[in-house]
Amino acid sequence: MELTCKNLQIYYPQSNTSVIENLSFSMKNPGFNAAFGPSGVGKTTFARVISGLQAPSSGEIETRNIDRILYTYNLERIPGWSTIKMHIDRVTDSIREPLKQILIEKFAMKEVMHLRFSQLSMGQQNRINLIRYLLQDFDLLVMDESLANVDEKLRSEIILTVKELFPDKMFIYISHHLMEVSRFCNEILVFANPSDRQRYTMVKGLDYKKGNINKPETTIKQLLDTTMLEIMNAF
Ligand SMILES: Nc1ncnc2c1ncn2[C@@H]1O[C@H](COP(=O)(O)OP(=O)(O)OP(=O)(O)O)[C@@H](O)[C@H]1O
Repeated sequence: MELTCKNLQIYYPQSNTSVIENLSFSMKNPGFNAAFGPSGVGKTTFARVISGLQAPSSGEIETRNIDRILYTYNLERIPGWSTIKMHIDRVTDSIREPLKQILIEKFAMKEVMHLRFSQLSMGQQNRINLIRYLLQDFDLLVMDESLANVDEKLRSEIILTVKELFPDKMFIYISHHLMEVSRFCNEILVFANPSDRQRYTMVKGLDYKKGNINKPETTIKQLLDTTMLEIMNAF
């Protein structure tokens, strides 16, 4: 499984500057990867382009063993004329029923499934929206701030659960949480600030998974500090 971008350039017709310039990188293998960088640098634009929702101005995007790419973002809304349980039941293939139950449980949504979307908190809305996508067919899921408004403890639990349940899928996680991205992601594409557009750096994260956190706490802290510093220096 591989996603490769070669000399990607993206600009909006209304603007006279590029949002993305000469971006080349490759992400290999299934797992949790990330796109990280300052606000307004172009992460959403990049995510929409690799998901096929927007065409690049130039450059190439190549995939190997990735046929279906889905993009989900935190402000997405789902229809409000039925309860979220009815909606999720309706869009879920019966073969994924056990997965659905696990996701509802692990995402702490069990108690609110009888409510309508508009009656949920923002964090609950984001969680049910993510569940909806995880129940679809995909090889690569781009999660654009999908866990915004969810507390840190539950976010960690959700990320570890997704990594455990979908070991063969690739994820690109967009988040502003430096420690979270450093701790849980493998390949981290760091965008420098908007005034330095041609600078993109790939940083290796700790890639925590359930059951493989067996290093002493002091070593983990040192590794995490090093990764976070590397990302900050790449800004
Ligand atoms: N439809 C559009 N038309 C013109 N310019 C746009 C459009 N969408 C985004 N931009 C511009 O592209 C730049 C990058 O925006 P983008 O949303 O990709 O950044 P981002 O890194 O995802 O930001 P954030 O972290 O704040 O969500 C911004 O300067 C923004 O104003």
